Amino acid sequence: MITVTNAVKDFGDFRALDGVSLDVPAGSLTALLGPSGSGKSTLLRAIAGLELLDSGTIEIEGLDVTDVPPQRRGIGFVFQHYAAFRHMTVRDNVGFGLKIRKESKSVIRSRVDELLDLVGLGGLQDRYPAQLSGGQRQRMALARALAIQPQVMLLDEPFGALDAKVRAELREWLRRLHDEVHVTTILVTHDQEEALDVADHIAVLNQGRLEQVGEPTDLYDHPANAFVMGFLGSVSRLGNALVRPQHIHLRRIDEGVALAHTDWSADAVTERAIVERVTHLGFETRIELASIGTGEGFTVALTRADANVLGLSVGDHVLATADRDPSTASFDDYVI
Ligand SMILES: Nc1ncnc2c1ncn2[C@@H]1O[C@H](COP(=O)(O)OP(=O)(O)OP(=O)(O)O)[C@@H](O)[C@H]1O
Repeated sequence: MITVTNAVKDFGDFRALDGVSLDVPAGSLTALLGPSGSGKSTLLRAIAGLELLDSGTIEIEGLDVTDVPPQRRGIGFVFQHYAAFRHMTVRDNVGFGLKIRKESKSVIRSRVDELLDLVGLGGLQDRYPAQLSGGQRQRMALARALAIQPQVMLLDEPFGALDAKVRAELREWLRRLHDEVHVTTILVTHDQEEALDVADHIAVLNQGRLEQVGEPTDLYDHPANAFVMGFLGSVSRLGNALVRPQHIHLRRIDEGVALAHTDWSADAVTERAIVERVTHLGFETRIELASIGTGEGFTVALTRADANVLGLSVGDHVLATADRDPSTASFDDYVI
């Protein structure tokens, strides 16, 4: 367990961390998610000891490490651009931390072989970093960080510099690796899809403050506020509410029918709207609409089958309705 309590960090007169308190469960893979500049890296670096807090405390496994230097915190750190020793083989790079700790040659050799198999680089021991792909280099970085058997792994956008396909592969690989080694891991990312894909806990940061922390489905289904809702998944503004595009139902209406433009009751929000665009995206159909009352645009996501039944085309008039879900206690927070 990592416990951060009331962490404050100022850079000059800019407050990068503004009283962050966070528990990271032992053995979890927790993502720190937030927009650029929200303080994710600062928080990670503070946990690593690379940044000293102005106030607040950090505990790792019950031990107050606030004033403990980085090398004595039992931490493995992987950055976006891994600084490999270019003149050393993969074997020597991965074994470096063990050599510093004066482990015997045979221990280093067997541990490095084991780790390289674990990260899928078995057989590449004698290559040099320049002879690896970007994805392989990041996996080598993970192996090197794991070599010292850290209590905690801190990953700062470890796949950020790689292309989308390799990124997606490495995410899946990281998930599986974590299932095997169970080291408490914190991953910094600004990519909500990456966080939802990989993490079992997500902490959402915004302007140096923690907005919400919880399991991915919890955050998605019960976001604490409009920021979290908008950051984790798509959002449409329907009338006076923010709702998921797939939670809006459409009913075709006759253009001439006399109906109120809107109905924002306690149970549901209804807007009369006109279809502006229909896009088929695989199994999903996205309908872009404009409210007749306010002119404001919003998007609805339908399954292809439902869209076919409705058979909507540009210019059609519809009633768009979303339930105010009573189980979502904080729904009123979304009302603008
Ligand atoms: N050493 C520093 N000196 C001055 N300001 C800093 C320093 N380090 C970070 N900051 C500022 O603190 C804020 C938070 O930075 P941080 O790197 O933690 O954000 P982030 O959420 O990780 O963003 P990104 O996703 O862009 O890396 C930013 O506005 C940044 O400019």
